[in-house]
Amino acid sequence: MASTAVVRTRWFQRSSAVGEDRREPSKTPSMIAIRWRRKAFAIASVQEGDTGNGGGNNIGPLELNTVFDDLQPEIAFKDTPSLPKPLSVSDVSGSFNGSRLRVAYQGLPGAYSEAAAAKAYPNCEAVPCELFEIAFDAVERWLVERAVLPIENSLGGSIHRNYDLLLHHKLHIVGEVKYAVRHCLLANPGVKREDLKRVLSHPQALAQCEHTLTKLGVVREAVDDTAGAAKFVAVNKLQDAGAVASSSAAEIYGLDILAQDIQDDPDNVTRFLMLAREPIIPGIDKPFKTSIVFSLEEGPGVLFNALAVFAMRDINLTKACFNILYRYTWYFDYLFYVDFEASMAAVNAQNALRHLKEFATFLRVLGSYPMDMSQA
Ligand SMILES: O=C(O)C(=O)C[C@]1(C(=O)O)C=C[C@@H](O)C=C1
Repeated sequence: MASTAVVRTRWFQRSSAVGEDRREPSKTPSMIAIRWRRKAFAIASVQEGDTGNGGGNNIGPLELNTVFDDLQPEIAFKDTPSLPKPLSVSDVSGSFNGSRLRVAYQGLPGAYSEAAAAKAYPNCEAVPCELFEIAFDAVERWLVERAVLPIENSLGGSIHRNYDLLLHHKLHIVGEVKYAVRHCLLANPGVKREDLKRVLSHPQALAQCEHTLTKLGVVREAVDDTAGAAKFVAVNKLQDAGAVASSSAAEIYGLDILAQDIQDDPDNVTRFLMLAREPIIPGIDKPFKTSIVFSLEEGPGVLFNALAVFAMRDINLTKACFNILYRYTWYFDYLFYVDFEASMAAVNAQNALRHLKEFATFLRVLGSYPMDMSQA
């Protein structure tokens, strides 16, 4: 019993540590800069008091505006006089009115992440962001209450880049939602399938439509999100290019739907995580899932031993994947991400983590949250 209490304390200690770090929106937010690194994936988190004035590494945010808005900003979209503009780093001084839950997502209106946010929080105000980093930052700065993050897809597998984001930020997973992703082939009115030489979309979406696109014989062009692809095709009135995106993106940007359900698998599902500043208090009244990340010493059987802490307590794993942490001399160090079917309020889960902690070189609980048992 004593050891159980220790683990429980650790779990809540971590929660309160985050609570202490809670930041009110900065009084001089326009002075704050985020150091973005395009290639290296390490995100330098904004430090208290970091004014970011003239830092040598400060290359500014990645701007989708340079791709989309600078080209032909004058186009008017059907029935959408005032689409929300994605948050950019310069928007951090803004605050939102109203009492609806504000949920940040990466992409433009019509992106699947927006639909996932609406499924998870039906009356929320979905806030588009240019980048995932901005969505995370918006939560950390109290501009929004939640962020949604696509984490895995039934066709494409784990979205490793987003696992890294979970590690580099202090947000907690507070829920999950499965969303059935049904892709459409979109083009400007009058453009036919045989006119298409290239198709733009998010890389995940392009990969999910591999067979259809191969049959079409088009060149694939990757952009940041599916709705952004649709907007780009519409804004530039492209006659030789289409987009893979949702039917709502077709509606918003005034494109025709040339084909529906073009994903390789009709049951194409993406799982999204809901993220918040504070963890939720884990319960045992309904099925919970817990997500953790850990690293291990080099050596034979270490991963076997790590997974055995769950097996010996009859705890089911729903997911296990790994990312490379960094290269150390001639071998790589790995971060293991595991989801297991138990709440952190359950004694067997606490014991399993206490056991894992005995030999893990690093262990963090990313969240303990209700499982999405619904049909996608
Ligand atoms: O581009 C979008 O519309 C997104 O919401 C992103 C995203 C992803 O990252 O996987 C979400 C769901 C689909 O799997 C395709 C793309």
